[in-house]
Amino acid sequence: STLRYGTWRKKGVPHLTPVPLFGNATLSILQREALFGMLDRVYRHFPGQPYAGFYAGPSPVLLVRSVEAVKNMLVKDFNVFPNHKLSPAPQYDEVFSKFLFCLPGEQWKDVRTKMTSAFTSGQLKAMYPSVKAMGEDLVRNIKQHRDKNGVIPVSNTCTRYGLDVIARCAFGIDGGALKTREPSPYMKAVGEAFRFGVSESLASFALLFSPLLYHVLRYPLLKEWRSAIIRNLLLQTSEVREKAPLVNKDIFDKLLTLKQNGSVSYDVFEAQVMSMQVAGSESTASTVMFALWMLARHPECQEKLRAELRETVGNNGGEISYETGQDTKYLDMVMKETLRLWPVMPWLDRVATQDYVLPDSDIKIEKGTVVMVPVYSIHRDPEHYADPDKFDPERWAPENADNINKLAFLPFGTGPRACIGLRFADMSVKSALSHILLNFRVSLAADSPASDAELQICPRSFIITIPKDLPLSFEPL
Ligand code: HEM
Repeated sequence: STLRYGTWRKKGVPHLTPVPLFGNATLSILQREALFGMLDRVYRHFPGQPYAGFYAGPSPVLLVRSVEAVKNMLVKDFNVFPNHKLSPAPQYDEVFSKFLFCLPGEQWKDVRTKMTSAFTSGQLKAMYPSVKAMGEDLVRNIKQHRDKNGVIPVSNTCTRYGLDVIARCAFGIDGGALKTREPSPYMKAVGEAFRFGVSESLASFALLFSPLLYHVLRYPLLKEWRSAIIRNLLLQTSEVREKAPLVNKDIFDKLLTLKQNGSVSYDVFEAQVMSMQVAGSESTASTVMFALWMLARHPECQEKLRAELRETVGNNGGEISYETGQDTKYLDMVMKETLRLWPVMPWLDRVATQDYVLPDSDIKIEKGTVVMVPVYSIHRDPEHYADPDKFDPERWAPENADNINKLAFLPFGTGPRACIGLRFADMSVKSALSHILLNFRVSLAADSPASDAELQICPRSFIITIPKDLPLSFEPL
């Protein structure tokens, strides 16, 4: 396999020198360095280059450095790169392979087109009362569970919020995670079904970078017994819902309608309900958590945001509404700045479905080549953002935002395969922040990490997660 280590040299692509077997990914393969950390090292090594090559184990991987190249591959030449490489073979991973994220080509297009109707403005507004109720549960949960110093483990609390929102809107049930201190049955089921342990992490690595190892391992990312836990829950919910007339009031109803009118098979319906949980819950939770941490570290930004929220909500008879999230400009700036510094999904992947000549070059990459977009690194590149490690929501103010290249901001990906839940996520993150900030002043606790460098990141996880909880102090207002 090390024969392929000549690939980037022969093609004239700037690249890192690999070591046998591990390529440039030794620490990631040993689960000592997060994948985005490895991509960041390659990114920083080749300033000014549109592309850089590296080897993940035996595989040559192309890192897309310039935003023009990102646009070419993810938008303009989407037909060459329509699929994620992180897409398992149906015979090894029956349910997971049907997740929207994993479906290839025409199958993906068909399901994506049908599912889009679950995310229209009308749908979002119809779901807002449920999301708002979860915001109120969140406030109650924090009030009840503050310790004697007012401290809350924020990651756990936000995880419960993410779970309840997705349970209610996409799964059609009350997740009950914010209502108790103990893990609720839904929370337990999801925790067991979608656990991402050492084996899953290695299997994903193989899936992304070593087809040979993947076929040897044949390790499903969602084992049959795990998906069965969720399937059983889902059968109960569908039964209850199917007895009542469907009113299309949430994502679950929309999916059930697609199943009932024969637009999608039962398998595809079931996989999409599960996929909403996997894609939507922890991503929403982490974004709320990171926003709270940044606002605790920047009290002046927090006060400014609270003042704006009070004004917007005051003009609405004291009620937080769907429009609060749309009308509070500074809230939008804070959310963007949080997602810039902490893009939960810190890289994007695609695979070439045919040979492709890199634009403005004579370099040809072969069908099957994995390309990766280092979102985290682009977001923290001084070429795109002045003083990039600084939390500065003002850079998103209308008078400044024109200076930012839209393609240098990719927390939800871009092109036809961008996040389908973007606006739902926007609504639920903003609703959580509005509820919290109108009820509490949030500050760093004695043992909170106080800088980026102090935050431990989980090296095993593909998204940005933290291995220890993040304590923050909540003072009721
Ligand atoms: C702040 C929260 C979220 C972030 C940062 C996020 C980020 C992303 C990213 C980066 C992608 C890949 C895009 C690409 O490759 O170009 C993605 C895909 C996806 N996301 Fe999200 N997401 C969030 C919330 C949600 C929510 C709430 C849902 C559902 C309710 C959701 C459902 C999905 C699905 C189904 C896909 C696959 C889309 C496809 O392949 O067509 N996401 N998300």
